[in-house]
Amino acid sequence: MNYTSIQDIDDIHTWVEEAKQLKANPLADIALGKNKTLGLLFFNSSLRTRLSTQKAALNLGMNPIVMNVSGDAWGIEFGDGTVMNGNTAEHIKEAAAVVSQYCDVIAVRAFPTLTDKTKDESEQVLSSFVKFASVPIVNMESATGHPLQGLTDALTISEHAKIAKPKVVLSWAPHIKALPHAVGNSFVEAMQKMDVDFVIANPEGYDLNPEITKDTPVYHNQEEAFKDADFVYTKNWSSYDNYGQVINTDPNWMITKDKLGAAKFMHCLPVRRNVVVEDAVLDSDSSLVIEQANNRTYAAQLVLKKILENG
Ligand SMILES: NCCC[C@H](NC(=O)CCC(=O)O)C(=O)O
Ligand SMILES: NC(=O)OP(=O)(O)O
Repeated sequence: MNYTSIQDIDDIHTWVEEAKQLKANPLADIALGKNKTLGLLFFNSSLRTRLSTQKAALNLGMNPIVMNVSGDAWGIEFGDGTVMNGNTAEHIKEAAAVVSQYCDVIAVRAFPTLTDKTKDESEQVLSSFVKFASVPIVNMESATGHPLQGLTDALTISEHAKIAKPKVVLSWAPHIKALPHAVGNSFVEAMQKMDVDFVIANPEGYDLNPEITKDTPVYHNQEEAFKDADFVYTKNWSSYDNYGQVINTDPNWMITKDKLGAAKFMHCLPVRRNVVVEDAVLDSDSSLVIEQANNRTYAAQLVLKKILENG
């Protein structure tokens, strides 16, 4: 099996319960991954994914090997039939086949261009690994999704929910740079599978892909969306309609203690303090961000465990 999207989760409630069991007893399956190698390939920066996915592999007795593809490896060509007389030195056909001989599972991080919507939505890098590798592929954040993060967030909400059907808000917040939609998309897909009252808040012009948000309510008024919220999950993303553009940096969308009220604050990290969210939130008991990052290990461990068990 591959794990490339939240849609690869058959029953999220079962997966969340299984992740809780791994968290309670992380070394229970230490024999499962003996002599199995996990290759982690990074086309982009990472702190949490890089470390928590290795930690997950180690908890299963696997051997992780890591490569920063951008910079350290030869430039990889993804185009079919390309005359390779430019900057790329080897083709994904060879690269994926070669890495498959060294690894039993390959995990890949490859962000979007944010300039070419068609290319980003084709998931060129991730889908090329799926096509040309001969071992299972795990998505460590691709152009359009971050399913290890989405599973983590479902686990964290399940752990901290005080009522049967909590209200969860995904709120856009300002940022100086153009950021991907991947985290937002996977959070939306995860919440649509959970038993939660889920709404999205973002400024006009920042609606996510309607094929992903489907019938989830979208508010352009943050205050209205935050009413009676139990969890506020915050993330910046660039415009989807005006693809990859920053059309609004309105500081009034920053998350403050006042706006949050009694709700818990969530963010995938890294987060820019006092741009996305004020210090008073991150430094308070309302913030779940450190526990979220901890849960990345158990989400990754569950995915790797299922791959080891199912091939
Ligand atoms: N993996 C978690 C988020 C990664 C990325 N954030 C960033 O690029 C933040 C960069 C900055 O703040 O300069 C994103 O939004 O998808
Ligand atoms: N949340 C997350 O994926 O963090 P990194 O980008 O540091 O891996």
